[in-house]
This record gives sequence, C-alpha cells and structure tokens, in this order.
Amino acid sequence: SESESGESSIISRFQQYLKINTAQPSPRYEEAAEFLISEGKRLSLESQSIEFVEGKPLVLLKWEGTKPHLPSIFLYSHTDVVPSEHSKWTHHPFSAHLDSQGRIFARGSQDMKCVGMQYLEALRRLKARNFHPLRSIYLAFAPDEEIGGHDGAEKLAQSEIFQRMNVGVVLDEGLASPDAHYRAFYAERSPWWLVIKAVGAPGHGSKLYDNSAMENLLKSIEAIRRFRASQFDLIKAGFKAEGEVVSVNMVFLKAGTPSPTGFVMNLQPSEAEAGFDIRVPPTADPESLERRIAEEWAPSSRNMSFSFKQKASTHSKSGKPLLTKTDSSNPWWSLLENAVEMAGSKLGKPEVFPAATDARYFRDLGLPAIGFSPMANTPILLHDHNEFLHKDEYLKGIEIYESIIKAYASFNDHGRDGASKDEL
Ligand SMILES: CSCC[C@H](NC(C)=O)C(=O)O
Ligand SMILES: [Zn+2]
Ligand SMILES: [Zn+2]
Repeated sequence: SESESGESSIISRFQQYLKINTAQPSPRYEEAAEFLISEGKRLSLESQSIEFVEGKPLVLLKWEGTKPHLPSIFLYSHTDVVPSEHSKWTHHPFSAHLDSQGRIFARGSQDMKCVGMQYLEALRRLKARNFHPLRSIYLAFAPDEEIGGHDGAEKLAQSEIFQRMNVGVVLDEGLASPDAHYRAFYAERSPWWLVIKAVGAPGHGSKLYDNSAMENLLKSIEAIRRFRASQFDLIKAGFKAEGEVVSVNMVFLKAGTPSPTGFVMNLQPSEAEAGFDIRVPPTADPESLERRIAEEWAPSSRNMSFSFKQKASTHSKSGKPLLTKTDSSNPWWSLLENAVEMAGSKLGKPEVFPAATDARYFRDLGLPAIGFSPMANTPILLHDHNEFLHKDEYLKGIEIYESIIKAYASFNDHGRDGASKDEL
C-alpha cells in the first residue's frame, strides 16, 4: 500500500529494527526474530525461525521462484551488533535518532541492520511491481557474527537445511565507502590470533644477563614489528590495498610480578606473554608465515612457545584459496556490476575484506560469496562511536538491491551455475 511504501514508513521500519538491543554479549534475539518474522509475513514470505543453539534464533525467509530447481539467491545478514560506550555517543545507540541533516544514529546502522532491512524493502518493491523471481530467494538473519558465527552462519552452512536450499550465490556484508563508488569484496583475510610466550630465568632487577623471559619476548616483538612495518610500507607506498597484506597488531602484553602496590620493580619475571591479531590474505603463503612464527617469532631455541586462539584457514579443504572469482567465469560478479550501474551507480575495484565476515563459511563450501553493503559517500563507522547512516543513502541502497535482486533472480543460464559450484 501507499502508506507502507512511503519514505517515512520505510525509515520507521529501519528505526524499529535498530531500536532492538541486539548488542553482544546478551543480544535480544527473540525480539529481533519476532520483528523479522512479522515483517516477512507482511510480505507473504515463507518464514521459519531455526535454533541451531537454544536462545539463538536464525530467521530464514523464502520467496519461492517460478523455477525452484534453479540454484537460489541467498541474501545474508547478521542480527547482532557490537557493544557501545553509550556515554561517548551524541545520541543513545539504540534510539535510532534521525537528526536534522537526515542521519540515522544507531549501533548497527552500518553493521549491518541496514542491509537486512534493505533486502526486505527491496522485496517489498519488487512485489509491488508484480515481479516474479525465476530463482528462489532466501533471506537469512543470523545470530553471533560478532563473536565468530559459530552458533549462526557456521551451523547453518553445515546444515541439511542449507543443502536443501541449493544456493547459487551469497550476498553478505561489505563496508561503507567514503567516495561515490560502492565497494564489493571477493574475499577476506583470515584471522590468526597468536599468543607467544617466553620463559627465562628470574633474577635481580639490577643484573644484566641473557635469556630472561622479558628479553626473549622483546626480541620477538622487535622481529614482529619489523615485519609489520614491511607490510604497512607496501600500503603506504600504494603497492597494495589494506586487505592484500598481512597485518599484525599487538593486542596484549602480560608480564611482571604483581605486588599490592603495582608490580615488583627489582625482579625480572620468569614468564612473559604477548598476543597478536594477525590477518592473512587468501593470496599469502600460510606455510611461510607459519615457519616465520615458529622460527623467528617464537623459536623454542629462545625458550619461546606459541598457540593460536583462532586460526581460520585461507584455503578450502580441497586446497583452493577462499576467494570468489571476479572474472567472466563468475556471472554473479558481472550481474552485480551491471545491476549497480543500471541503478545509476558504480562499483569500485574488487577488494579483499580486511576483517572477517560470515561469508567465509559459505566460500568454504565452494560457493561464490560477495561482500556488499550499499553505502556510498559515508564514513566507515562500523564498531565506532556515533555509527550512522544517512537516510538518503539507505533509500538509495534499497533501489540498488532492487536492481541486483531482480537481475540475480531472473538470471537463467540453464542450470550451468549449479555445475560450476566448485570453482567458486
Ligand atoms: C573471527 S570472528 C570476528 C569477526 C570480526 N568481524 C568484523 C567485521 O569485525 C573480526 O574480523 O574480528
Ligand atoms: Zn557485520
Ligand atoms: Zn561487526
């Protein structure tokens, strides 16, 4: 109806979703699921709420195609958001405040409640225009992306439900673009969360001797910093994009002998630890990085050991790097590019997502997955204070998805995309 398709009701539905506090570590998943299912029903979509893990519903909506045997279109989003420091925001992060400039402030406005609602709004428009998809369209609203996706996307990807969906292509989140081009991601860097530990003889704080735990750890930190600088230099010189180098950042340091007043100042401790968030692009050689860690960063010859808190693989089980093709062998990429152009916009150069998204679970199955959040002319504010999205960008994004979904759901290459599944 006119009232449902008007700008103010579109924005108010977005605000309604944003106001549901789904922040980790205790997201209100039930409330979000209830809202999404009722929205799905208003659009006459088939809906189900799946609890792979109790209390963590994943909402799955379906618009059946007229050729339901063709591989389906899978529109993915996560419902959880990261926590926020309320006092540092100009508007409360769950108020979804619309300011006089048209900006909507909320945690999740960019990451990624915008995308989830834009999918729904695009379907609403397609239905209003009497569009009939050839391929079935699935929408998933999944829990727990922000804490690794193990109880959400990972379980879905491994489920029989997912197999039966016969997915041909996956859309998941991307990043905002400060310029007029939209960004699209064909791969992502794999997180390796490394902890290195040094041990050494304790001793008097005044004594110079070799092989103390602190000295051993510092040698590693120096080597790691040199490597970090070499990678960062490639970006600074313009040779590589952010997602194309190995990033290493120290995220904790743990050493010293505690005392009631702080730390004991004249004792060299016998243990010292440091943690690093490392991100490995799919084009890097993971074995050479592993060797570097074992031989230079945590060599047992220097009384060091290491472990991983997380070590996502850069390659599939069959040994292929986890990346979605962007050349002519992947029709979904050019369909996306064309659909964005049809809607009057442009895509930038294909990129590697610098962090991790749930798309990795679907690429791991051999499926083409594209990271795309239609936010142009927008500062990148995911996980930041005062995350916002301008309402005009949000509305434009709906048109973009309308164009993409129409192209994807109408694409008929006579079943060949099903056969090429293994090639990503
Ligand atoms: C390994 S699960 C953590 C996922 C998180 N994703 C984003 C987009 O911030 C990250 O890359 O740290
Ligand atoms: Zn996200
Ligand atoms: Zn996030």
